[in-house]
Amino acid sequence: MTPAARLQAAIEILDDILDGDHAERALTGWSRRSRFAGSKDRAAVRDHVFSALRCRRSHAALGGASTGRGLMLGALREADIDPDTMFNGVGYGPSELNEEEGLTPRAAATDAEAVDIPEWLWPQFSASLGDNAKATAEALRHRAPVHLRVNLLRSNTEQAIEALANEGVICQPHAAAETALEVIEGARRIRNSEAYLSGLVELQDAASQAVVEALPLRDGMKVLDYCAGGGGKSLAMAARANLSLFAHDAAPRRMQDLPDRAHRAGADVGVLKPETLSEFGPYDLVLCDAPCSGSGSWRRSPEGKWLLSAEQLLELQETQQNILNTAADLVVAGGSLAYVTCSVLNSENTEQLTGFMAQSSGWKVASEQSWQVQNGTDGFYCAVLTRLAVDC
Ligand SMILES: C[S@@+](CC[C@H](N)C(=O)[O-])C[C@H]1O[C@@H](n2cnc3c(N)ncnc32)[C@H](O)[C@@H]1O
Repeated sequence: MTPAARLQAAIEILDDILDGDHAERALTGWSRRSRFAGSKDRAAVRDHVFSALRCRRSHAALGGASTGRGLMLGALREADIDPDTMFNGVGYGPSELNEEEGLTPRAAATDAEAVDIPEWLWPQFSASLGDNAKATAEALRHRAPVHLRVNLLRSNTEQAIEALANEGVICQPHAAAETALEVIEGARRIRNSEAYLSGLVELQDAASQAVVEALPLRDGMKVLDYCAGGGGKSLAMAARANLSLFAHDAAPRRMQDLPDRAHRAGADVGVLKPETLSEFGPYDLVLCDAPCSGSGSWRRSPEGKWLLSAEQLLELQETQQNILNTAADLVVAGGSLAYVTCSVLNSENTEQLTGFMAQSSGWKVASEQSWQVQNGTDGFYCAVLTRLAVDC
């Protein structure tokens, strides 16, 4: 496919997404219909689509319309590429610009539009991040780096780097966590590499790994991953200490791949049904990696940025409070409760901690940390609370 034909494919896929289709489904649908497209074409089209979704507001302003054409036109203008070199109807590319599209683009009307944050969220976003608000929003406009976690049950950093390099995946250690690697070259080879398939490494953001390093894990502890999802943090915990480890999720289906992933990683994780939680408890540590806005990982899932509403954010906060209250009851006296989100918003982070501490007795804050997107990881928050041995 020519570069212009890839652009036209992205325009059509974006139009489907703007009409309500899910990004992955729209991309898969196009791939199925486009047998002529090679792997490089598919990767390039995917990059166009995800980049447009990350910069949806600012590119629509630059392109004069919130349509596939408008977004891709805005992308070219931001990259200082003359649109006529692509929008010329040659080689299955987009048709020529009409008169309106050819007009000088308008400047962003607000700060939020310029940095691609929904208008309703900007006051809260900027209050949460203070002087870092624009840098964070700007970082969220760009593609996320690819990070791997070295599985200490199977390997160490040096061995993993060497094994990956032998398969064309070039990595370097990432400062955020002892186990974290940043992929410099060959990211598309990871999933088929022997190093990945044999469990030497897992795909996991460096801050997600750093969160697990911040947990007070020791050999012999009984640990519950209360919001386990696909089990990324369960597996990272299993590699840090010899634990009696259990995973739970309100949507058990999300944990369906966990037994296979655990087997590949050489980890032992018991998957629990909600009704058996207290039967296996109390636990020395309960990790609540709570459902949240995902604002710290909008580089990876840019659709979430535009789908989130004020009402949904309030609902999420209520769920977070309920999770904290329920999970707290499962912690043994002297044990720990860890509250984690991949959000950068105070309403989901510090304010949840303050709210919990104000209405609960017998807890003390052992640590509170956050990781910032502009420092090269996803945005994460982690508070670890200790249950005092005697309520006071
Ligand atoms: C941020 S994701 C977890 C990601 C996972 N820990 C990982 O590292 O891959 C949050 C999870 O919380 C689950 N969840 C939502 N509401 C819940 C609740 N009330 N109790 C327990 N889990 C819940 C969701 O199904 C989702 O899988």
